[in-house]
Formats: sequence, structure tokens, C-alpha cells
Amino acid sequence: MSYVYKNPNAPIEDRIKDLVSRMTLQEKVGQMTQIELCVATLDDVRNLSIGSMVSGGGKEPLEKAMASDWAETIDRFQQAAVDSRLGIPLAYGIDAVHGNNRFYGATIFPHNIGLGATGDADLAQRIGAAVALEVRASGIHFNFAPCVAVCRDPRWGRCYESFSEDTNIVRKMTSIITGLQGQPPVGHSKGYPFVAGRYNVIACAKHFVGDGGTEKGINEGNTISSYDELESIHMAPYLDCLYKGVSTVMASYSSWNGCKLHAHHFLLTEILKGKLGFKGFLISDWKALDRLSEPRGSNYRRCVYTAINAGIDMVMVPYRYKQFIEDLISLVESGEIQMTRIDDAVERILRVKFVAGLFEYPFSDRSLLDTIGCKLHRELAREAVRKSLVLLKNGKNPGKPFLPLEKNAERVLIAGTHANNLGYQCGGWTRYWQGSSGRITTGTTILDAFREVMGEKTEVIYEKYPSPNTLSGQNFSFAIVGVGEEPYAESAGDNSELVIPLNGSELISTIADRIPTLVILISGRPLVIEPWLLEKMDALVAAWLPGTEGRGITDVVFGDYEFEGRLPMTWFRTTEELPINKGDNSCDPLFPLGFGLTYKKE
Ligand SMILES: OC[C@@H]1[C@@H](O)[C@H](O)[C@@H](O)c2nc(-c3ccccc3)cn21
Repeated sequence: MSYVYKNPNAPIEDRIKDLVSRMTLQEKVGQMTQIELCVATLDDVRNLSIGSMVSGGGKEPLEKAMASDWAETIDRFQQAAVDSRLGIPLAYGIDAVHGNNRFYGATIFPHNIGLGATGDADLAQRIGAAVALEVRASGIHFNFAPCVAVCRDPRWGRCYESFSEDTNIVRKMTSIITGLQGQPPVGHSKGYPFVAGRYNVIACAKHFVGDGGTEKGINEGNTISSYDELESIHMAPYLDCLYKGVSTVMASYSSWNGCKLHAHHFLLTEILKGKLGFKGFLISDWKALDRLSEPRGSNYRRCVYTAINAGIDMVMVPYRYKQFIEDLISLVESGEIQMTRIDDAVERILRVKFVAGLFEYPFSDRSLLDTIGCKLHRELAREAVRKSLVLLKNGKNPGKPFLPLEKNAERVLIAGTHANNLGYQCGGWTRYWQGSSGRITTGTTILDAFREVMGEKTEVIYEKYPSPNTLSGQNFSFAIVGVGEEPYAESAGDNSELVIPLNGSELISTIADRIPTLVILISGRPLVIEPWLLEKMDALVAAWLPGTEGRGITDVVFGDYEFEGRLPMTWFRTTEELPINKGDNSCDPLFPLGFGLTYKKE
């Protein structure tokens, strides 16, 4: 018997209708369920028709696994899904937010704030395409990226996941979606999901809406604004995402005027799905339904009722999925949730799976494994690093620039907590949710880069904390001081002080008092730089969280390439004045949005 839904040449909407008509309530609810790898069983994936799996922010997936091990594991669960009664394939999701960042050896690109500093939409698109290849190589189909938050307050722990405080810069950088998913054909209908093929991924615009506008930058907090402000500042990038065919949207943990987004029927259904015409599926954040009640996770059936009726289509449960399935089935059987709501959710989920070709190509393509960390991608990441660097100071006297540096200098001191730490350079969401310190993957630190570039005759001395003897005893041509933030993610990054951590200011001061010094700041956001400290530096470069390709830094500071980066965030003077954004009446920053010096006289 020929099933329309199994016919790859049948119109997608016919395939959806045919398949939904064959599904039981149990199977429909199964498709709305996303579960964590660590709790998944092959039997449950097959018997419950589970729609999606995740290796999420807070969980370590397979320990020290190579991409091929991952592809092996994911294919095994995919086989279970394909063996289910109707054979609906899984979509496996991960946060590949600046490369396939879980994997040892993957290319790690600058985090979004650095890409925002480039303002280069074409670069973002090329990065999206590279990330898609490295993700598909590991057997993963679904990427919880890009974050299109408009970060209005650098105290927010996710500032670096945002491209900018400026809505227009964020709108421009949504081009990364066209890289991740592929370029929709001319005339593609706005809001309809698009995935070009097997070398692309299902993308996810997040977190809808207003995640970057919460009071004091408190993560998962409350955004207080008029609807017009919410629409013009935070919602505008989603229109660009929909025009680019983004296949999924993730709801925000945060609230708008005191109402949680995951419970917000007006914003999720009337606006996103109704007014904006989004036809892909809306996924919850991790355990976000549990956060709808106090204490968290209590009265879960009520939370399911609220979120599904608000418009959530797929739930990142991700652990107690049997409870979720039981509650949702019971809510439909009692009439508290209409079957039309369930059918709408399932149609959206199937639409994305059909569009993504998962029914035709459910399994991994091992031929892509060579793309992981490949030279081409590392060159692309190096280009992104170059273009992301913002030159904030160049020389103590006008007309006497400190940069570009001399490659054949006689003796150079490389110092600081961030001069030789790949994990610090990459920041959060790298190998581990919160990131880590040291050689967590393959790549080039600032020290590695300087050693590679400097002439044979140059003596490169590295001391993380230079001794008094080092500082006074030797005659250095210049010092490079790498300081900044330790890795963090989400609420762990919320910070109201924003001083340079690990006594960075003191280290700079001690060294710059004795040696002409370039400071390279590795941070996910602007930090406090006291005027007296800025005065002591000979030059200052904001490098953001550049990732694995440290050579991008030496490419520019030695003058082989021009500085192109421009501040994507207003650089405040003190935290007392936060939030401070371009256009505010009282906006008198240390460096304004868009600031960035260059070598050429402007
Ligand atoms: O990793 C999946 C999603 C990610 O896509 C979202 O952007 C992010 O808000 C998020 N937080 C957690 C998470 C939060 C606390 C504990 C454990 C996990 C999980 N996730």
C-alpha cells in the first residue's frame, strides 16, 4: 500500500496531512517530546515515537567521544525511531553556538559578540555553512542556534551570545541562518521552514522574545517594556529569521512585564504564529515547563497545560519524559487541551522533518567527518577573529601609534592569565556547558601565535605573573598582556561588578609601569577600565571570545591586516550608569557603540 507520507515527490503539506491522519494520540504526543541522551532507551524511542533527542547545556554528552562515536550512537537511536510503527525519524539537537563546540578538535569560532563586532553578514553566513558541516558530520540534525538576543545590559551572563545591543546589527547577522540551513529560493514564503539538504542543519532562533532586555540583565529575568519597544528592539530580528526560513524558534525562560514567555499565548501564538506567520515549530527551553510553577517542577500537569495551550509545540523535557507524555495525553483526553492544538504542533514538527529531508536521509554521512576542525574552517575562523578585533587605544601620544608591532623585536614579554589559555579564549559553551581552562581542544593561544610569528632572533619570554626580577631585570621591546574573564554560561555569568577578573587591572598596571604594553582583553562583554589604567596602557584591543584561532590576533597587531572591528556594545564607564545604550539621553560612554580605531588615518 503506497503511503503518501513516504513519497518524497509528494507535496510536503500532503505528506503531513497523510501522516497525521495515521497517528495515534500517543504517537502525536511522542513527537512533541524531546529527551536527553542520558535517559533515552532504544525501546522508548521506538515504542513512544519520540520526536527528538538532545545533548543539552547542562549535560556532558558521551565522555571524550570522537565525532564518529557520536554518529554511531545517534544512528542507533535513529534506527530505533525508523523502526517505529510509522517510521518517523528523530531530530537530534545540540548547542553548536560557535562551532560544533562540544567536540574535541572542532573549529571554534568567535562567539556572537565578536561576530557582531565584524558586522559582516557574508562572514556569518560562511560560518553558518561551516558549522552545519561539522554538526552533520557528528550525526546531529538540529542546532539550537543562532541566539538573536539584543543584549541591552552587559551584566547579563549571556551578553556574549548576543551579536549586539543594536537591533540592526543583530538583524544583519541573522545571515548565519542562511549558512546553517542553506539559501531559500527566491519567493520562498516567509515563515515557512527551509533546509537545503544533508549538509545543512535545522536552525533555531532563540530565545523568543526579549531575553536580552531583562531588568539589570538578570538571566531568565523580567523584561519590562511597552509592546512597541519589545517589537522594535527585541522582536525585529525574528522577522529576518522568518524571511530566511528559520525552521524552529526557542521560547525564552524570561518574562515580559511579569508574564513568562513559556506561558504567553499572545506572544507565542497570536504574534509569532499568527501575525508573523511562523510555520516551523516552537520548542521550549530545557526544563522550562518546570519553571512555570513554584517550587519548580511542582504541579507539572498544570505546567504542561499552560505551555502547550500557550503555543509550545515541542518540549525539551528532557528527563522525566514519561510524566510529560502521561500528563499531556490525560490533558487531551479530558478536553483541557484540544486535539486541534496537538495536531497543529505535530504538523509543524513533521513539516520541519520533511523539509529537512530526515525521512529520506535519517542517518549520518560519515564522509563529512574530515570537515571537523579542517584547515578551511580554521582559516575561516581566523578571518573572523581578525575582523572581530576592536582597537580601543593605539599609543600614548597622538601621531605616535604603538601598533603595528615589530616582528623582529629583540625581546618580548608575553604575560597574563589569558595569554596562554585556550579554554579562556573560547569561553563558555566549549567542550562543556560552562567552558573550562587550558588545552581543552586543539587550537592556537595568544602565546602560540606570537611564538609562531616572531623572528628567530626574537627572545619570547612567557610568565603568566611576571616576577619582579623579570620586570626590572630585562630590557623588553614590548609586553603583551592577555587578561579577561574566565568562561561562564547563562546565570553563572550574571555579574554586576564587571571588573577585569583575576586581578587583571593590577597585572596590567605592574607591567605597563615598566614596559611598553599592548593589552589584549579576552571577555564576553565590555568591562570596567579605570581612566588611570587606560592611561598606563600603550595599546588596548578588545578580542572578545575569539575561539581556537589565535593567529587572527597576530595577523592584525603586526599589521598584516587592518583593524576592522567596531564596538557592538556601548563601552560604559562605571556599572552605576548601566544600562547605557546608544541613543539614551544620558549616554556618555568610555567608548561609544561603533567605535574602533584603525591603522589608516580616518
Ligand atoms: O542546551 C539546551 C538549552 C539551550 O539551547 C538554551 O539556549 C539555554 O537557555 C539552555 N539552558 C540549559 C540549561 C540550563 C540550566 C541547567 C541545565 C541546562 C539548556 N539550554
